[in-house]
Formats: sequence, C-alpha cells, structure tokens
Amino acid sequence: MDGFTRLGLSSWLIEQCKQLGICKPTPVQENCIPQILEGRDCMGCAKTGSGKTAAFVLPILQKLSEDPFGIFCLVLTPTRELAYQIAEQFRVLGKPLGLKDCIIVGGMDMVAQALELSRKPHIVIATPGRLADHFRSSNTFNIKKIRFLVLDEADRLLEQGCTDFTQDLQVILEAVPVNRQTLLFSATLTDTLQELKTIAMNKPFFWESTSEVRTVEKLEQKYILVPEKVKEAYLVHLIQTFQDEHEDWSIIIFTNTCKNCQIINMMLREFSFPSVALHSMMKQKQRFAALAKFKSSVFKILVATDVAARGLDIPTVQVVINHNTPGLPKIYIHRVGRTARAGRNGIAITLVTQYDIHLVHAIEEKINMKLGEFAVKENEVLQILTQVNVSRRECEIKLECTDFDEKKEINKRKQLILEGKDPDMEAKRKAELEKIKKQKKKFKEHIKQAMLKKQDTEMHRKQRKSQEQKAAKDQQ
Ligand SMILES: Nc1ncnc2c1ncn2[C@@H]1O[C@H](COP(=O)(O)OP(=O)(O)OP(=O)(O)O)[C@@H](O)[C@H]1O
Repeated sequence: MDGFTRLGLSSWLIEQCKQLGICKPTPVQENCIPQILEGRDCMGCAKTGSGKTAAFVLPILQKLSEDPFGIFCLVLTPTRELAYQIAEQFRVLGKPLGLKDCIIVGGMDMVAQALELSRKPHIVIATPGRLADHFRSSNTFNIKKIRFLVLDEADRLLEQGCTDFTQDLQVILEAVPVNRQTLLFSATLTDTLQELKTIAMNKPFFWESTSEVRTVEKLEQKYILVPEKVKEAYLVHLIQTFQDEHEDWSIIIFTNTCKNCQIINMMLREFSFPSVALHSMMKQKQRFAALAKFKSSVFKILVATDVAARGLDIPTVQVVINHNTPGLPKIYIHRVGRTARAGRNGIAITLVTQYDIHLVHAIEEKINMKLGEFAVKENEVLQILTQVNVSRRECEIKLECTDFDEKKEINKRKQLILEGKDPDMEAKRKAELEKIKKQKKKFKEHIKQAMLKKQDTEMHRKQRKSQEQKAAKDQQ
C-alpha cells in the first residue's frame, strides 16, 4: 500500500501530493497524520524542513472534504510571510476542493480583510495581532464553530519576545470553541510544553523526532572567530568565495537589528552583490516584493532579521550566514534551518566575536554537537579590510541622512499607542528602569570587588601564618 494511503488519506489528496513531489511521508507526517484523522489534538516537534506543514494541512483538507463549511480552520503563525506560505500549501493541495482561504496579517488593508472574513472562507491563516484587532473592532464574523485550530511555530506564539503575542492569543482563544481539535507544531516545542498543554487540552498526542542532534544531518555547521570591527570584511570575503566557487548559489544573512540589516544590504550592493533586505521596518509590500525576488533568484542574497528565521521554505538556499551569534540556541536552530531542507545539503556559518563564545557553547549544548571552525584565507580578508570598512561607514552615514531612526521611533510610539500605553510615560518608565538596572549592576560589581578583596586578604593571611609557623619550626 502507498505510504500516504496507509495513513488514511484519500486518493485525491495523494494525487495532489504527487504533483508537488511529495510521494513518501516524512516521519512527522507518518506519525501525526493518522492521529489527527482520528480526531486527537496533536503536538508535533520535528526538525526544520521535515514537512510539518503538510503534516497538518493534509488531514485538515481531508476532514474539510468530508464535511465542508466555513470557517472550518484557523491557522495562527508568527510572521506575515509565513502566513502567505502556509496559505499557498493549502491552496495547492486543496485545489480540487475549490478551497476558499483568507489571509489576515498586519500591514494590509483591514477593511478588505473584514469583507473577506465575512464571506466565510474555509481556512483563515492569520498573525495573532491583526486577527485580534478584527475581533476588537468588528463583529461581522465569528470562529465559534471552527473544527481546527493550528498554532504553527507554536512556541514562538507563546513567547514574550520582542513581539509579544500572548494578549492577542488570549483574545483569539476566547473566541474559538472548546470542542475544537488543536494542532501545535514547531522544531522547538519542548521548552514551552506545559504552556502548550493548556491550549491543546484534549489529551494531545505528542510526537517528537528521536535524534540526538537537534539540527538536520545534511547541514554542515561552522563558525569563524572574528573581531567585531572586521566582521563585514569576512562577510564580503565569504560571499565573494561562494560566488566564485558555485554557479547556482543563494545565501541568507541574518543580522541582529533592522538598522544593521539595512546597512549591510546597502554595503553589499556597493560591492555589486545581488542582495535584498527583509526586516520589520520595511513596508509590507516591500517585504513581499523582496522575498519574491529572492525566491525567484533575481536576487541571490537575502539580508534579514529574525523575521525570516522561522518557517520560510526556500529550497534554493544553500548557505546561511549568521552575522551575529544568536542569543538563544532555539533562534540559531530556526535560522540555520533555512538551508538543508527536505534532505538537501547546506552550510551554516556563524561569525563569532570573543564576547560571544559562551553563546556558541550554549548553542552546542542545545543542538548536541560541536561547530567546526571554517577555514578562511586571512590574507585575502586583509586585502579588502580597509575598503570594506570605509564602505560600511559610508553606508552608515547615508542611512543617518535618511529618516530611518526617526521612522523607528515613530513606529515604536504607534505600537505603544495601539497597545493603549502613553509613549511619553513609557519612555520615562524605561529610563527609570535603565537607571535602576545600572545601579544594580554597579552594586553587584561593588560586592564582587569586595569579595575578591576579602578572598585576597584571607589568602595573604593564611600565607603569612604558614610562613610564621614554618619559621617557628625552623627556629626550634
Ligand atoms: N513527504 C515529503 N516528501 C518530500 N518533500 C516534502 C514532504 N513533505 C513536505 N515536503 C517538502 O519539504 C519542504 C519543507 O517542508 P515544511 O516547510 O513543511 O518544513 P517544516 O518542517 O515546517 O520546517 P520549519 O520548521 O523550518 O518550518 C517543503 O518544500 C515541502 O514541500
């Protein structure tokens, strides 16, 4: 019997899978699909690029085909780009059903979205913030009868990171029926397991891929130890090398801030590299356009913040470069998971400064393997060092001449107002917190120094005593 038939999927769905080159189920699909078809809640934790999306899309489509009504399923996901990608999988696999889907994400026209929602699509794919806004502002639709609630990248949706989804999630969870089927997927579920169990309350089936190493086998993982000030020269050298040595190449570079992302992209363009940026300070239309150009290989380099770290499935990406070492191992796992997907090869190179070595140790402990050192021709880097540093500085100055920082400040204030907070009060509160933090740090340092001094005095006292005892013995 065919792999997918064995799992209980209908022939029309199997035919759709074949058209996408999906012929044999991956382990997460093999284990989760039958349980979902049986009606159980499910938590699936499997490595990046292992087919988790189809593991929930396929059984949902099958159930929808048996009893079609809208709104049948709600999928929540942390980023806008990911929402579009998931919608595409539903569309392609669900084509024979005449599937109606609706994407509800920030940065797009809210009135048009409300209209679409009122037309009762079968599947709604949303980022929590915008969907919660719809609930707060209108009552033209409801999701009281949905059969499935999916949280893709579930752990991220529960985290209180730079974008905190928890309040919006609360609004949404109050609007969905209790007797729904809840499906939670991610490559890094385990840290948030207890919280997730409060959402998937119906004795969830939990499946985790059993593998010692948390990243995929075909991913080569390397690091380069570099001083902070010469990172860009190494970056340019690495890209140049890949360009020279490979015909068909495609790279994602992860950076720590929107500003850095913008500057690095500007700088790479100065060196005539085909690069494009993706970060949250860009307008949504620009974000989609950038990603589309990268996906279609018009641009071979995507410089991105962590907005692109999770879920994006771009098979042509062979290299991931971490311009900064991620502060959390799970962010590392998702970032490097943008390459070596679905059994392909890939390489991830992390630029590490002397201050980040402890972060690398934490990553190695989490993924259960050591990163190897990437050999670099230092003399070649030295040759371009000055040119690259000048170029970076020029780009910084160019950016300072635009209203980038101002825009950032305005965006922050807008966000605070949306959250019902007073931006000026918040700024005051932040400044006070900062002051307290500094005082605490100073106090800690003071105590540390006092302890060291005490230890030092104690050691000297012991040394003196033992010398005196020795002298007394010698005299005797
Ligand atoms: N059974 C299969 N056989 C071959 N390819 C598959 C199979 N299932 C899914 N794929 C393909 O594998 C790729 C990765 O799948 P997907 O994006 O669902 O990964 P994921 O597990 O969600 O990864 P991430 O954790 O990064 O989000 C996609 O291009 C998808 O079409």
